[in-house]
Amino acid sequence: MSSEFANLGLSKWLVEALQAMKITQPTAIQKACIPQILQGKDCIGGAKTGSGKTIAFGAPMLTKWSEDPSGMFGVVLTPTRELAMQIAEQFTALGSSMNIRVALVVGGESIVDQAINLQRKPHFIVATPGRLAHHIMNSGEDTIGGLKRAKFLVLDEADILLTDTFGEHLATCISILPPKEKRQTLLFTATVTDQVKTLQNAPAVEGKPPLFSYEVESMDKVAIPSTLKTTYLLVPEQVKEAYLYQILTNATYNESSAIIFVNRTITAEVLRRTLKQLDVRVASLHSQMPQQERTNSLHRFRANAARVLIATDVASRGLDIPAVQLVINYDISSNPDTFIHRAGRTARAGRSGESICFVAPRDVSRIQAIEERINKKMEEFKDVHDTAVIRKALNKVTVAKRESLMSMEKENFGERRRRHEKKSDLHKSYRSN
Ligand SMILES: Nc1ncnc2c1ncn2[C@@H]1O[C@H](COP(=O)(O)OP(=O)(O)OP(=O)(O)O)[C@@H](O)[C@H]1O
Repeated sequence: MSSEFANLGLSKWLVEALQAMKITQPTAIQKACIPQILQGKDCIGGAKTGSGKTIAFGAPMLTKWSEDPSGMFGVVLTPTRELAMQIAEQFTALGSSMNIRVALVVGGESIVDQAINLQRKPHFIVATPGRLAHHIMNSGEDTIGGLKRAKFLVLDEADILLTDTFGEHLATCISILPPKEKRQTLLFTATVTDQVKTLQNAPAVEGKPPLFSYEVESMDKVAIPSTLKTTYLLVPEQVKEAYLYQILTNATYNESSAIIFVNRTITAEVLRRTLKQLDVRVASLHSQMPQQERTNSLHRFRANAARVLIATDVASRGLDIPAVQLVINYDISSNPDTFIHRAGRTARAGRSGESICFVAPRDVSRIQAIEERINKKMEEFKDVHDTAVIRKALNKVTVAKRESLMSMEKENFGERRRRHEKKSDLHKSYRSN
């Protein structure tokens, strides 16, 4: 077979499955990592958002699994439920001709159903650490025994999984797996941190090939895709909603599929309701929504039934929705790496995309930190109307926002929020997995 993927050592059935998905030319990270993982090496893979990291770790694992497709083979851990669902779907689609069994183990879904699925001896488990740890702590050998024979552990979005937020649960998950000498460990992320690199310094294991570490560095050392346009817009705090509405409905963007990132669930809820009142087809995704609503929202957005998704950082990592053309950082995160992941929801797999940062006076230092991190200056966003148009938008938006706040008050949203408010939204959203 002359396919480039076959030349990297992937099985014929998998090359065909990739071909059916129009994936024929390996990306740089795939070219680099697939042969090394097939050789039995642990691997750290760093490459920009949307550059095909999932296949870089998934394809060699599936190839090795298909040589003896019986029993538990690999565990993939990810920080968010929706990303776990996406990866489980990808594995299921790629392995369908081989009757692959993939168990999805995430928070917010039925523990009993998951236990039943685990008892059916899946070949792969795709999980968020909190829920997998729960099963490990509370289930018997028939449910979790297979994990002791896993040949692979993948930490997708490894940098965030290696933070304290996940520490305890991650340790529980790893404790049941074979020791690192007897399994392959694969760490992938768009933002390789020092914590991720510590694996490189681990002492070599006798009889095991040395770890392979690969970071795709482009010529210009810019940490975001070259097809991503990054701009900022100075916006006074009190009129952010009006600017958002104006941009989403102006001639350039009124048909664009957009994700709006905010730092807090309350902001997500206010914006969703306000934009809905203003007839924007909008959905939201944050940690205080029941899982069924989270899943439905994402389905609506993927299917373009909603054109705009208002999200907290539960949506900043890994989600692959090719149609997204615009990402707006309505709030700026204090961590510059978060910008890289948020903006990376657009401009994926060589497509073009745009990111706009709303900058209130207090955000200026955060923008400077982002520019330093991505090694690129942002341009000022120009496509915004004059004061008269904004003032007109402001009137409409103020009325819609007032009604939204009133309905939230009636539904007691504030009370529910206060109960959760002790931790930051990012922390909460991940921990709730
Ligand atoms: N070799 C390829 N050729 C064409 N498309 C590809 C190839 N490899 C992957 N893709 C597609 O590119 C998109 C992005 O891939 P993927 O989600 O794995 O990115 P990623 O690097 O994990 O991004 P992130 O850092 O945001 O998680 C997916 O839609 C995937 O199907």
